Amino acid sequence: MTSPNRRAFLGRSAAAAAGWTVLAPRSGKAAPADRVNVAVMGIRGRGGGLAQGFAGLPGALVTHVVDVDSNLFGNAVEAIGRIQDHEPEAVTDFRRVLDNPDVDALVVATPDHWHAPATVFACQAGKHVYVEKPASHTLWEGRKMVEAARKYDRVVQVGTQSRSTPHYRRVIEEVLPSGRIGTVLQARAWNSQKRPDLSPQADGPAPEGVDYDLWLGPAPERPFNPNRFHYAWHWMWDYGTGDAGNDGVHDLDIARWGLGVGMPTSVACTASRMVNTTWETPDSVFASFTFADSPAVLVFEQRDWSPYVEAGYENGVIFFGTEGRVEIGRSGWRLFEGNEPVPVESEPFADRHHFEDFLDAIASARLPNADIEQGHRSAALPHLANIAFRTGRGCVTIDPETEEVVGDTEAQALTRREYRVPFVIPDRV
Ligand SMILES: NC(=O)C1=CN([C@@H]2O[C@H](COP(=O)(O)OP(=O)(O)OC[C@H]3O[C@@H](n4cnc5c(N)ncnc54)[C@H](OP(=O)(O)O)[C@@H]3O)[C@@H](O)[C@H]2O)C=CC1
Ligand SMILES: O=C1CO[C@H](CO)[C@@H](O)[C@@H]1O
Repeated sequence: MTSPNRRAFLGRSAAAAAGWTVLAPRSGKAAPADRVNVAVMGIRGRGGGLAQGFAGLPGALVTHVVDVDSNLFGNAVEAIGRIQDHEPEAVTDFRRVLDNPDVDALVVATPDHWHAPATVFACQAGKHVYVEKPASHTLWEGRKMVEAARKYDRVVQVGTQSRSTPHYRRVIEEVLPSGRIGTVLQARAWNSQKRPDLSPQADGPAPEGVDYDLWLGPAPERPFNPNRFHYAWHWMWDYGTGDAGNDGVHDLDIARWGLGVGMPTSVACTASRMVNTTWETPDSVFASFTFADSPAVLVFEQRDWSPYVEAGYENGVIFFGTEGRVEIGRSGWRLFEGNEPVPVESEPFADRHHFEDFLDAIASARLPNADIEQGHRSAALPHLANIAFRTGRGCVTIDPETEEVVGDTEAQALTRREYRVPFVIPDRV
């Protein structure tokens, strides 16, 4: 990130040259030159919230909503129009917004198998990207995302919003480095949910109004089945990464951030389908990770059959130091010196900080709080635990420099996927 020239960084000169309409400023919105025009891709679940969040910020205008399901457009356009006093255009194929020089940034809230192709293609088209977690669907494509961000000098923020949340920043940037709990030697992250199993469903036609071919995108062609569609896709390897890659990656990212470590060197994983037997992905994961740059160990537990509360949080992290510990979750944090609790203060969790950080990173041509390099490394943790499960090895060793599995061709093969033409990420982005 080098360019201090905001207009050049946004690429608006190209817009003017091409004769595209630059939208007039709306009430409460910054002037066009100081505003980021955003297209949101995938608006059913998380994308709806992201679109409304960006629409509510003075520094952004949601110019497009993009979804393969045209049934979603009416309500989304109206809701966003009410928030920002400007109705976005609805588009089925995201490649149309990549062709539009008026669009500065793409927000990707699709299923995981689309994250990397959409991000790489968007960077190639000169767009900044906010991509939901997990950053990638495979280890290899995460590295391609980093390469694309750097080559095209684009801001790529991953949707691990804790990275912009004040109490997480305070603990990880001030409390842990201060030595108040001594040397941190272990982080234990957990994520517990009650997730329903699926009842078997026959293949059949995709719902009216859905472009199923575009939904599949880079994934293998196969008949439509409801158990591989809305939200259920999380538990199918062609599209999802299991709950470790879904909700668990938030806690894994916080743990890795707090330990200050990079790519892991080994992963030991015991995982299984204990209750949700129709899933392809595990509903129970116990994994431990070691790193080349620290003696500290990261331990992770995922349970999808009961929302247990531990240390006050369903999902959380404990940093264990030689002289105390910190327990942290979305609702707050606790500090213990030895075993003595020390009073601390916290602010409520809000996604807004992360959206604002993305806009500010674009404005000031700097790396965002959850830069794609960090998102890629954190996504590597569930990917490698999943590989240990899928191969039945229980343990995988990684070269942190090459990011390849050592001495195991079957495990290495699972670090990347075949892309269905034309949704192919090239070796050289
Ligand atoms: N950071 C956070 O706190 C959260 C992050 N997430 C992340 O957000 C992402 C989306 O999750 P979620 O909203 O629950 O999933 P959903 O399945 O509910 O929504 C995904 C949306 O993307 C659409 N879609 C699929 N392919 C395309 C495409 N090629 N172009 C445009 N739209 C497409 C889907 O279409 P259709 O309507 O036909 O299914 C759907 O509308 C996931 O990666 C998830 O991990 C989710 C929740 C919270
Ligand atoms: O990131 C996320 C936050 O919480 C949701 C509900 O458990 C998850 O599914 C989601 O992906």
